[in-house]
Amino acid sequence: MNNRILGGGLLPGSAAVFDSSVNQLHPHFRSLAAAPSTAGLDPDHQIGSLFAPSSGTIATSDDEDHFPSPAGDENDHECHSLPASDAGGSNKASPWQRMKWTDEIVRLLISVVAYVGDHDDGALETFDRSSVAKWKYGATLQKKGKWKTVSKLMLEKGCYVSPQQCEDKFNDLNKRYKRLNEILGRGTTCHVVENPLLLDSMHHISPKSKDDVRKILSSKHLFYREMCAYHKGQKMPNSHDVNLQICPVPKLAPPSSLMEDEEEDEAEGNDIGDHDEWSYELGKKGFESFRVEIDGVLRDTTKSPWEQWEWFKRRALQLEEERVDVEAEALELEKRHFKWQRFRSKKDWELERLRLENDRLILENECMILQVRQKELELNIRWSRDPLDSAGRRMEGELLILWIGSRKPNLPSSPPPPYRVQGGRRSTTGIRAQGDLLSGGASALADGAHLTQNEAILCSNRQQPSNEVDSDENIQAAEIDKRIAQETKAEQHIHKLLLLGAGESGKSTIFKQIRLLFQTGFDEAELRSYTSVIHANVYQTIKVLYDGAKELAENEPNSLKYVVRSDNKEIGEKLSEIGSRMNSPCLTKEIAKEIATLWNDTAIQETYSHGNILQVPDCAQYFMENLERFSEVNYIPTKEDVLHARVRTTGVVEIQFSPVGESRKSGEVYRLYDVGGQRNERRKWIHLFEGVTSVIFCAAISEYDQMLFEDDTKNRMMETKELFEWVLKQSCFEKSSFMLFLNKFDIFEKKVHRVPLDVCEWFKDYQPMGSGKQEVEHAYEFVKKKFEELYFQNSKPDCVDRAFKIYRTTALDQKLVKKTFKLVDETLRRRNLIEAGLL
Ligand SMILES: Nc1nc2c(ncn2[C@@H]2O[C@H](COP(=O)(O)OP(=O)(O)OP(=O)(O)O)[C@@H](O)[C@H]2O)c(=O)[nH]1
Ligand SMILES: [Mg+2]
Repeated sequence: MNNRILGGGLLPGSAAVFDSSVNQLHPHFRSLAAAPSTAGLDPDHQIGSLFAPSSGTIATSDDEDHFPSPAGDENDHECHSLPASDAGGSNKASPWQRMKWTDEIVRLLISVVAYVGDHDDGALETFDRSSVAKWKYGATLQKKGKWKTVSKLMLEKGCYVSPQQCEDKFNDLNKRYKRLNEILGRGTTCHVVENPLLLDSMHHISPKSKDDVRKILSSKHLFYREMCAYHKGQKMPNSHDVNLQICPVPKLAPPSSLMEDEEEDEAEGNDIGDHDEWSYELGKKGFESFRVEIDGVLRDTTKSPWEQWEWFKRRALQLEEERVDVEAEALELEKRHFKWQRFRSKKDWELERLRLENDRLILENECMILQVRQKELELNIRWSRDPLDSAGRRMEGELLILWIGSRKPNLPSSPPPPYRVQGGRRSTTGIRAQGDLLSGGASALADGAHLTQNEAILCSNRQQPSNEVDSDENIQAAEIDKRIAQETKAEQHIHKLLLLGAGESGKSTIFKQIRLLFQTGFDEAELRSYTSVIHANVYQTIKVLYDGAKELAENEPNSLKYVVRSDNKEIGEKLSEIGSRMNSPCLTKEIAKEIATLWNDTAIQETYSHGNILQVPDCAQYFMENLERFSEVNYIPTKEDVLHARVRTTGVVEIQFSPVGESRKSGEVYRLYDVGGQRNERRKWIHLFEGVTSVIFCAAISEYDQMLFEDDTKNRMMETKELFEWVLKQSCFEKSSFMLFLNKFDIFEKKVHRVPLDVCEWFKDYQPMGSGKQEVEHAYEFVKKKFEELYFQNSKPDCVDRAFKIYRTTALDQKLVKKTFKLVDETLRRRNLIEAGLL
């Protein structure tokens, strides 16, 4: 082993390192350096003597690939020794000789750099060390000083390398080390260094990066383990220099790096912890050696008292310098502490900002929810005000029930006003009662809607802050609940009757009869409001017949009989056009005459006899027979006219009545609900299914040969059958009585003579019997039996004892309807008594 190179001892005159620069080194190194000196020598001279060339230096370069040197000046990869002739430094050429970077020298370099750390030894030479301010002179000077010190120490170990060479070489090593860690990660790199073949199995690393790694691994001077030890502040592996084996002076990271590299900060944080322990140990050792050193000097008989005094003086100065160093270090730590605090407060501020941003998003979200709620309320209110859409048609919408969530609106507790068909009025239960409208736009029902108190409150709530709205809503809700409870109690005795059935089965006609029979009936204004409805019915009837005749004339084999007389065709076209208008004109005498002329056309009469395949209204005959009266200038519809008028029901209409009389004391009180029976209206029924005393199911038995208005491929009787089955299966009606009205018997009794029952699929097994009245009775009983069977087939065993009655009805026949309702009333009262255990 080459002692000179490996620092087995100091070079001659090395005691002169007992100069100020070396004194900035770690105490251990100082003790190493503080060998017996040749006192009184000129320090400069001594330093100069240190640069004396070593006979053992090698002037060859063997370094291979490297990272570019930032300076690019001196021989980057070779050590140089100082030529003897230039020892005095007079030669302007490079004072360093070329020297090979052997493994030992590189290890020594790493050990020395680790040992020196980032101390600003060289730089401190340039200014007053006691000045803390100057300590902050700058990173460059600090760096320069560091490399000077490293160079000097290398020199003392027999390696003549310039500060720049040391810096470049070390930077090369450091860059390789960092690049490897960057690509492979700290934990993995050491394994790959040990076994480079591992790299092949690392599929997550790109081929280019793998190439880089291989290149670095193949470099002669990687010294990964040593660099690891350097970075971790551990003992230098393979270092035989006991003085350099110990941990390096803790590094003080450049302040600028503090916030740039948090990982470094963390590492440094750990270093600091280790360093405290380490410096305590070193401090103890240093103190011991210092005492030994003092004892040695005092006991040294070769030293004169003056020399001893000089020694103490110098030592005092050293200690002073050390103190300044420590103070500087403390200040640096303080600085880092402030920086850390600044960093932390910045992060705190960022967190606060994020928190505020989060709060803002929550508020925005709440705001959007409130806006949606507001729109919802606006829509509800608009809907309640105007059930007609912009085209003037009634919207086929939901029930006009103004519920807020599950709450009922403000409900009047006083007895309800009598129901009036004209105008959609709020009923006692808050359901907006809608009169019927023709699609032709007899919009007599659009009344100026009055907002309930509740709605008004809802409107005004829009201007209030949300918490006020909430509390108002809560008060309102409580009030509503209270009223509902009161009303429920007050209405316990009221029986709920539900009119159900397919379209045109006669529900509304029954409903009208109830008004006529058990209420005040229609006043003049209401009767007048039916004028436009009846006129529209007339136009529609003649249009259906004329258009039907044309169609039959085109498609039927015996088509001539459907061909309208040529002089009636113009009238027919005109009336057909009027009939298709949304707003048909008032029926004048002139038009009525034309209609009568067309009606009497044999082709139209022939078509009327085939009305079952067209959608000819049941009351066509009635309308045509009363044309003259309808067209009078002061025409006021009669009760019969109103009963015959056809208006498709949309929504729900209700009425409260007592069959015996208007006094509640004289009989049961019923609340009757009429609904739309066409397919698109049925989805609204479900809202009314709760607490129904009795379902009155209307089935138009005359319709067994007709097709649905909504679907001309579906037989009306089959539709009724399926609908009745569905209603029977509803669990809500398990306890409800069923009153089946086999309606339109007047049409049925005429039809059965002409049209056999078995045209309907359901009645396929009908066997006609007798003639005249007997035939009718037989047919009726057959139909009735069919419905009975259907009832029992679709009632659960525990429901079969619910009241079920079948009534033969003609809704236009007032006496019959009255009689029927008395029977219904009796049945239901009896049922009540049975349920109450009184019968
Ligand atoms: N001849 C005759 N016509 C009836 C009878 N019952 C109802 N009508 C007529 O049949 C047509 C339809 O009757 P509506 O009471 O409107 O039928 P609806 O069941 O209310 O129909 P939707 O409202 O569509 O469900 C009207 O023109 C009534 O005059 C009846 O027993 N005999
Ligand atoms: Mg109706």
